[in-house]
Amino acid sequence: MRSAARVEVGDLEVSVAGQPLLHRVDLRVQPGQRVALLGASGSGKSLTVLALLGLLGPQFRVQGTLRVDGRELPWRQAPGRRPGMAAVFQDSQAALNPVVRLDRQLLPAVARRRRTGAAEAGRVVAELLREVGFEDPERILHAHPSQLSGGQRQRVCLALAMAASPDLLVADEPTTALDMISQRQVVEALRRCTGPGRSALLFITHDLAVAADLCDAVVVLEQGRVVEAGPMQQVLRSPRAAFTAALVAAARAGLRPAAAPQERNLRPGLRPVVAPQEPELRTGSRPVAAPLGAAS
Ligand SMILES: Nc1ncnc2c1ncn2[C@@H]1O[C@H](COP(=O)(O)OP(=O)(O)OP(=O)(O)O)[C@@H](O)[C@H]1O
Repeated sequence: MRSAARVEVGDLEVSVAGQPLLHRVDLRVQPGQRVALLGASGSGKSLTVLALLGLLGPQFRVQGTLRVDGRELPWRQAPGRRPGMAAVFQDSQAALNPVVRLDRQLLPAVARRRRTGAAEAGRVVAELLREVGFEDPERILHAHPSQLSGGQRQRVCLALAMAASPDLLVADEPTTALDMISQRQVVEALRRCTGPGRSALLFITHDLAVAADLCDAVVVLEQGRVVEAGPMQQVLRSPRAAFTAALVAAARAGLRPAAAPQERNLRPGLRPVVAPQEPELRTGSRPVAAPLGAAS
């Protein structure tokens, strides 16, 4: 597992047709660190991430520096993955072919990424699926993506992303479209896959409560500018930007009576997400009886 790269974005500026969209964005992710990139809709989170991943289209003008372990990388690169980085996005449906069984999608992809044969790829895929919370990987591998819930699909995408043993995993709003239970499962899977001694995480979200549950540092964007950056605890305690203060207040307002800060590492006053529980296996839009991950 590679886990030693420091990723630094300096003075990132992005514009399109002469219109500036990002203004001198600075971002640092240390090895094994989990950093939340937070901001309202349209604040520039996706543009930042796409620039980092080398995925911005030619219509965008990109300036600034990108360094991985002190080595400067170009903003644009030949098609393909940025070395040392992997990503999961909000739309897990688009990432997987809905009509092809998962084993036929995952095994070749993992064999390619690990440069290994079919038997070893099968072992690795099973291990990755367990790591993202599936107790019965075989059952998942024999399903089609359309039979899985959104949260399950997202965890499959995460397993695939982790097959490359990235230095940095970029997770662009992976929990946004999910219910609370699925959200919790994805967050737990991200927690298991990243952290000290493992891949670093850049977690893009507009949900401060989820970010606080998972990340130890935060960068807040507003209208294409970084308005706050620092350790999560410190920012929660004393936000400097009015926008961040409003986010903290909104997260605290979501507090439910049963909320208990002592539940794992939840920050004081921020709402917890509910206990994990496996959602059902679907056929088409109709749930079937046996939950995935249960013994078959
Ligand atoms: N191709 C484009 N042409 C012009 N403006 C764009 C383009 N893509 C993004 N923008 C603008 O850049 C700004 C930042 O967009 P971005 O998608 O990065 O925001 P975001 O924080 O990821 O929002 P969301 O949470 O809704 O995904 C927005 O004002 C958006 O309208």
